[in-house]
Amino acid sequence: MFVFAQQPSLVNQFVAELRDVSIQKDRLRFRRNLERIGELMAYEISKTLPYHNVSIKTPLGISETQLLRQQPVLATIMRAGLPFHQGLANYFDQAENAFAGAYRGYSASDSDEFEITMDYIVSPDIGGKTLILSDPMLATGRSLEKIYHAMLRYGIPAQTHIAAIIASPEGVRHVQRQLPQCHLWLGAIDSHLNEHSYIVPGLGDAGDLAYGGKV
Ligand SMILES: O=P(O)(O)OC[C@H]1O[C@H](OP(=O)(O)OP(=O)(O)O)[C@H](O)[C@@H]1O
Ligand SMILES: O=c1cc[nH]c(=O)[nH]1
Ligand SMILES: [Mg+2]
Repeated sequence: MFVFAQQPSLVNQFVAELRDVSIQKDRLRFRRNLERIGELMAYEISKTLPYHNVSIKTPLGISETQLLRQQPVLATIMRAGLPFHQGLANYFDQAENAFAGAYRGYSASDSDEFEITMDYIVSPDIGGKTLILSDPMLATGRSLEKIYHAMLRYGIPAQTHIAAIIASPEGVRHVQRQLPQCHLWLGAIDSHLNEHSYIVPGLGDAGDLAYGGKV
C-alpha cells in the first residue's frame, strides 16, 4: 500500500484544495484537482510496471531506452471517478478504458442503509493486462469491491492497482480483506466513517462537488 500523504508532495496541496470549504465549491478547480492527482498517481504507478528495451531513431542517431511493455486498462466509477480517471488517461494516453455506473442506493426504510447499485459497465478484454481501477473515495470499500468483481467478466488481469484519493481505515481494511491481490494507492487515510458512511474529515460528496447535486 502506498500512501502519498506519508511522504509530503504536491499531492498534499491538491488534496487540501479538494477538502477546503473555501475552495472546493469551485467545480472547475475541484475537477482539475481530481485530474492532476490522477496524473501524479499515474506517474508513481508507472514506476512499478514492466518495461522493455526500445531503440528510438533520432535525426542524429539511435537512442536506447526502456518503455512500458503494455499500456494498462484504466477503469473508473461514475460520477466522481471521471475527472480522476481523466488524469490517469492523460499520462497513460494509449490505454484502453472501462467505465462503470454505480451509486449508493439507499433503502426507503433506513436512510443510512444502502446497497451499491451498478447498472452500467463497459470494458475491453482485460485478460493478462494491468488493470488500474480508480475512485476518489474509498469509504466502505463496497463500490470498488463490486466493480472489481464485475470487471472479472472481461478476463483475469495480470495485476490490479486500486487508486483512491481519500480513504477511511474501514475501507482500507475491507479492500485488503476482500481484494488482497490488489495493490492500493491512496492520497490519504482519514479518521473514520460517520453514521452516513461518509469519510471524516473527508471532503463531503465528491460526485456532487464535481458535477452538482442529484435528486
Ligand atoms: O466506498 P463506498 O462506501 O462504496 O463509497 C465510495 C463511493 O461513494 C461515492 O459515490 P456516490 O454513490 O456518492 O456516487 P457519485 O460518485 O455519483 O456521487 C463515491 O463517489 C464513491 O464512488
Ligand atoms: O465521504 C464520502 C464517502 C463516499 N462518497 C463520497 O463522495 N464521500
Ligand atoms: Mg456521491
